[in-house]
Amino acid sequence: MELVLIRHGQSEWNAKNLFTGWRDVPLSEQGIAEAQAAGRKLAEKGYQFDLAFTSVLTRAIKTCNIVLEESGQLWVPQIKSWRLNERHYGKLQGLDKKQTAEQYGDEQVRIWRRSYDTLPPLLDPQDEFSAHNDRRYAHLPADVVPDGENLKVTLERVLPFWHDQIAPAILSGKRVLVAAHGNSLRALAKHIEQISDADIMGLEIPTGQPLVYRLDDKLNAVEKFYL
Ligand SMILES: O=C(O)[C@@H](CO)OP(=O)(O)O
Repeated sequence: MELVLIRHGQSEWNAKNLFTGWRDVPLSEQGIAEAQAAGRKLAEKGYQFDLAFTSVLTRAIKTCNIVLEESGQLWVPQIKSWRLNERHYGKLQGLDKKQTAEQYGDEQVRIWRRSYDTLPPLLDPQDEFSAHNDRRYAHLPADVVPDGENLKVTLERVLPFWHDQIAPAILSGKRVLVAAHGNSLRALAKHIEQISDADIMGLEIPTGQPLVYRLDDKLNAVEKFYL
């Protein structure tokens, strides 16, 4: 069985080197081009999908739409879930990564960005950009809506979606595309590849490049490659 993951194309805040998290920012022109090229490449290689999953953030949804459109499959059903959102970066959201490193040190920023269980500074739930004040999460219990996440917490909210939605679709024979975010995909990769808490720190997922997993019947990765 195969599974195709793709991190959204470059966003405008990726281009400006800003922490993004749950802030809903658009794709940059480069990001749109990356998504278009990815869709064309998937079409050239004959990849067909029966179901697509994405987050509730514009950059991933647009990437999913563009990839499907460029491969002549915009009709494919899509399921959107907050559980595939990027890791919530708390108070760091909107801050310049370089300036943050100058203020707190490179090591602290490296830990905030890539450690498994260190939380970023938490966002005030009263903040205008808090997810508590965003209609798309209004259906969630207040204690489920994050004010900041690390990869461990991100994995804990991604995995139920994997077990309840994505894995059953794959096991039923559906060809699945997941268009999501750097850290929600790192969380999925950690699970699929059984990567250790220590080793996950070293995993990076580039924007806009289709990542293909060949899975065994237990949905463990037996092969992975970028198209
Ligand atoms: O800012 C973010 O939301 C993420 C992904 O763009 O950045 P990082 O790669 O530092 O986790």
